[in-house]
Amino acid sequence: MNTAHPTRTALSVNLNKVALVRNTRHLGIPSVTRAAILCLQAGASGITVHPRPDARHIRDQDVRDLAALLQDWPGREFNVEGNPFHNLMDCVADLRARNLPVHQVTFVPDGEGQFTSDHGWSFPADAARLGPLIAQAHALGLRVSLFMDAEPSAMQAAKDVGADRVELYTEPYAAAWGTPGQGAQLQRFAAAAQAALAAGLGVNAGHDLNRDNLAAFVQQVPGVSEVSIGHALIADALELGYAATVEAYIECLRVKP
Ligand SMILES: CC(=O)[C@@H](O)[C@H](O)COP(=O)(O)O
Ligand SMILES: NCC(=O)COP(=O)(O)O
Repeated sequence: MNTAHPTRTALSVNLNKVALVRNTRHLGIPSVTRAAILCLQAGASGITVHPRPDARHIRDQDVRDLAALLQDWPGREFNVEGNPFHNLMDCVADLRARNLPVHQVTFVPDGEGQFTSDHGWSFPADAARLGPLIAQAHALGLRVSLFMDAEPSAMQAAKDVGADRVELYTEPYAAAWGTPGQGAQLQRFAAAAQAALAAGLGVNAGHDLNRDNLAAFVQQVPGVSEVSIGHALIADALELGYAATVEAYIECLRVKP
């Protein structure tokens, strides 16, 4: 692995799409835990999953298996995403009851059966109902990140409701990458990240990040602690293999002088 320049942003590999392929047969391949091991061996900082209520990809047993696996990888993080009003809280409470590790929950306001995540929480509308669930996650010892649109004015409200971090929903940036609108999107995300940092929040980012758009994002958006990347990374891994793919994404995250 190239260690010439450090990374300031952790890479968490989202394994949803490995499970999606696995679930089309009853053979257990491709293996989600094997994918996790190969990504962690290649230097990934953590693993992300988003067990949806319809179990189309990640299932509860995958979450338990991955948590058990991460016990053998100290310093690597397990991030579980989902809607806390659906299945997420029972899922992570079950892990903690089994004394299995989970480091971060990312609350995402998806509907049941939603095609993919496409928006963040709304403030003040969601504040009152989120507060008790954030407190519940904290009582389980979990860091709480809220999936948010890149709206600077919403960041203080996310802090006020008790969040530790926000995950900026990056699809609008990814859609604008390589178009005349790219610069404006980067400015918008940089402003949102600055507002989050000023409010005392950590900043994560994710959705449709890829090997083309990732480097510019982390170079121009300040203070990004973690990116979670799944769809494009797993697509790349089909061509390059997990190890070369993870190393390529880490290269995008390296701090260039
Ligand atoms: C929250 C987010 O942007 C992604 O994690 C999303 O969860 C991906 O989910 P799918 O893999 O089901 O599209
Ligand atoms: N939180 C975003 C994530 O985990 C992966 O999103 P994507 O790369 O699959 O779009």
